[in-house]
Amino acid sequence: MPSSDRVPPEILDLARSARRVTVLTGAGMSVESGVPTFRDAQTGLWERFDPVELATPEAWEEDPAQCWAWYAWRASLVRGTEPHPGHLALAQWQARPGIDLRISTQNVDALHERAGATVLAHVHGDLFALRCAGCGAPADTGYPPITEPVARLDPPACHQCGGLVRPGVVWFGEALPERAFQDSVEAAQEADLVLVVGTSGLVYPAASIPDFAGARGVPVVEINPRVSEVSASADHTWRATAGQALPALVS
Ligand SMILES: CC(C)NC(=O)[C@H](Cc1c[nH]c2ccccc12)NC(=O)[C@H](CCCC/N=C(/NCCC(=O)O)S[C@H]1O[C@H](COP(=O)(O)OP(=O)(O)OC[C@H]2O[C@@H](n3cnc4c(N)ncnc43)[C@H](O)[C@@H]2O)[C@@H](O)[C@H]1O)NC(=O)OCc1ccccc1
Ligand SMILES: [Zn+2]
Repeated sequence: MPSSDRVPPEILDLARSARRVTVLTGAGMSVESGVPTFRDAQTGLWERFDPVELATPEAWEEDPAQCWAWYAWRASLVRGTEPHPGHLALAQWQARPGIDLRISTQNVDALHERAGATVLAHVHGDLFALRCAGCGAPADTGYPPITEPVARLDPPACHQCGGLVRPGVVWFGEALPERAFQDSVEAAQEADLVLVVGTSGLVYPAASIPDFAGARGVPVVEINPRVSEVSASADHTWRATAGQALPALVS
């Protein structure tokens, strides 16, 4: 059982005394569940696939079948994973009486929800929230189950207008869901403690959210086994994984 004695004492004090906690998570939060990050050496998705080719509106216009195939593969990969003790620890902490814990995630994998947590904001959208690229109507077609990446797969057609159904994620060059970003900034500003878990802090405007907390004097704690763009502005950094740190922090 991970014990709190491995938690840096100044971080344990902050966590114990906080009533309003805002947690910002990135791809590192889901690594221990088997979902690859984007930028980690060798294992990162962007090491193997070109984001410009696959995660932009232009790529979709250019070749929707290539994009759809890639997202269908990622959806199958994510469906084959389970939340890990870090996800469960956040859900447990959120359920504690007197605790107002808000989660804002850049992840599109729904693992926080599958761990029983309520997510305030999916700032980069949700892989499983499909919609028509034409009329915007929600689509319940789902993804075909595929195990290996395939080059191309035709997206399903929209029931309303016959347009192509696309993943509900935010592509590079697309605006973030308005409410999601604003709610995340407010949650960061109004917190007693902000935890930043498993993000490189390279993608904007999501990467600016911790700064809104810092500007209000809210303590920012980074949990990441490696140095990131967040490290310099964090008040405390804990070089640990999400799966190790969060259960110890919550126990
Ligand atoms: C790359 C970067 C330079 N580019 C951007 O930021 C761009 C452009 C830009 C805008 N403003 C800027 C300012 C400066 C520079 C550039 C920009 N931003 C945009 O395009 C945004 C939209 C960005 C959203 C892109 N979509 C994603 N995902 C969904 C899709 C999909 O999933 O396919 S971003 C994608 O990368 C994000 C960031 O990555 P991280 O989560 O941080 O993951 P990463 O792999 O980088 O790092 C993992 C970390 O985990 C750590 N780790 C590893 N293992 C563990 C472990 N076990 N435990 C804990 N931590 C761990 C590692 O050490 C590491 O630090 C992910 O969250 C993921 O969502 N849109 C927009 O600006 O629109 C404008 C606009 C405004 C109005 C109207 C019209 C347009
Ligand atoms: Zn449509």
